[in-house]
Amino acid sequence: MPVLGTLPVEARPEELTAAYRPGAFLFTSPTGVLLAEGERAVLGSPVEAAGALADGEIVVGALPFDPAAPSRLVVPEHVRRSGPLPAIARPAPRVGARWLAQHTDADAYRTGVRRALALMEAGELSKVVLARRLDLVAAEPVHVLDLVRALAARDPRGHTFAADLGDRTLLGTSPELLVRRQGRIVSSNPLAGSRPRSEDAVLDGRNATELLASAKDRREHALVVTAVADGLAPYCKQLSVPAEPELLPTRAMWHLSTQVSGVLADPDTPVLELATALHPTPAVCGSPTATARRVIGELEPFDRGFYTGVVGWSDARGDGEWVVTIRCGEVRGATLRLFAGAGLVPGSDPEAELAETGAKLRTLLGALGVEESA
Ligand SMILES: C=C(O[C@H]1C=CC=C(C(=O)O)[C@@H]1O)C(=O)O
Repeated sequence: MPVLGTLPVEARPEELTAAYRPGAFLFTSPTGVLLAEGERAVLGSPVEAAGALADGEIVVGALPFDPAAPSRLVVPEHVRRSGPLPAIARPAPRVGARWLAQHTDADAYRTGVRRALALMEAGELSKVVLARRLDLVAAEPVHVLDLVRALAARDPRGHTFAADLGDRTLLGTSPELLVRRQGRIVSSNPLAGSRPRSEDAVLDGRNATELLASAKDRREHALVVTAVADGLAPYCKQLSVPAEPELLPTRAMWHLSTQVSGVLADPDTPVLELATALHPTPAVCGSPTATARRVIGELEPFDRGFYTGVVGWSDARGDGEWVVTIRCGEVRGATLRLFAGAGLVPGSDPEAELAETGAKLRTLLGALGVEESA
């Protein structure tokens, strides 16, 4: 009956990250690195997970975008933890794949954005997040460990994750904390509103300033903050929601960010219950949620699966961390399928939104040393 909070800090963070092997579960965050190995049970839903947690188990894994679809949650055999990775980016290992092909859906994406904007003009919804895919094919199986280590080294303040999905590995570095629970304290870090980073310091600074001043991005952001605050309020006796967003940099992007924190009214509310109450926020779906979900189903020519779901861990006390499954991809043998989306509100421009998804794809493409061609 392991209780995560009481486990000693056992290893150096870099060692733990390097000890990951496909099939295991890795999760890095500002609170530490968690490596879970072996499968004592595979659970298909948060309800099943709640049963295992009530029996004193730890649960790790991923929930899909569609809350009605099967989850991939695991009760591991062993869990090791360490402190957090150093906050400074380190040289990343080279992912030595020879890439043969890239398949982009850029044209279909432009069309989808135009149709979504028309629906918004007709007053059907105020925000929808539309996503696209990029498939890469390598000459040999993708080296998952090198890719995970490169992601963690390049973005040490992000949440790098790798989760086994049975026939493939879900991996990425999410900047967006859906919810963390540490005792009575809950935290969430809704993000929405984005600009690309640039190696040119002047352009980089200009992008950040422009983002902070953008009324369109602030509207897009506010919808997510309101949804998170409304979702947490019934569970909290105190809730702090800053009135103004701040800037959050990742290796590839600038985001508008709000740090929400609260104190639980009932200290027994488990983190997974909070995560399922919040998911999906308008950072990945839209507003109103049900209409946005329907529009996504109609306009996106693929099933999101675990992309824009939730990935993380919970312990038996109810503590844990769950992040939004973005800046991610799925590796299956020699193929790598990447996902990226952008929040659309009235006034969004199809070319700018396409460019934004391209910039978001660079979280993984940068770690691979690959340029996106469209
Ligand atoms: C849906 C994604 O990002 C979301 C999170 C932060 C900023 C976003 C934006 O500005 O559009 C998106 O809502 C993605 O990376 O695929």
